[in-house]
Amino acid sequence: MAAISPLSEAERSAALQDLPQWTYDKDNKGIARSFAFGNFVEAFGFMSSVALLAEKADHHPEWSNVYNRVEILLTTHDAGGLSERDIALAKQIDALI
Ligand SMILES: C[C@H](O)[C@H](O)[C@H]1CNC2=NC(N)=NC(=O)C2=N1
Repeated sequence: MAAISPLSEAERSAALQDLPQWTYDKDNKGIARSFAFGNFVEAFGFMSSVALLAEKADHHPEWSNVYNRVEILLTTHDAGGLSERDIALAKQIDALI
């Protein structure tokens, strides 16, 4: 996919207004959110849904799973930081919950 510019600080603040559960991770230049489910099967089902969204968007999360918890970090390597693609995927992920 073609290169894309990272969001400015002002654009980031504006975008995060719509994503109150996500926090900007300065070190990783991305946005992060933790999810907790009732058990592993629910967590993994959620991850499967996210994986389908990610593949469709050709935009993939950095994530980890421990039993019922899923940690997601969204950043755009092609932009060297946070981009509109991360914001769009975060909104799609939130819509699953
Ligand atoms: C070649 C391929 O389209 C790119 O590597 C895509 C794939 N998935 C991606 N995912 C994320 N999170 N950031 C990217 O820059 C990115 N780039």
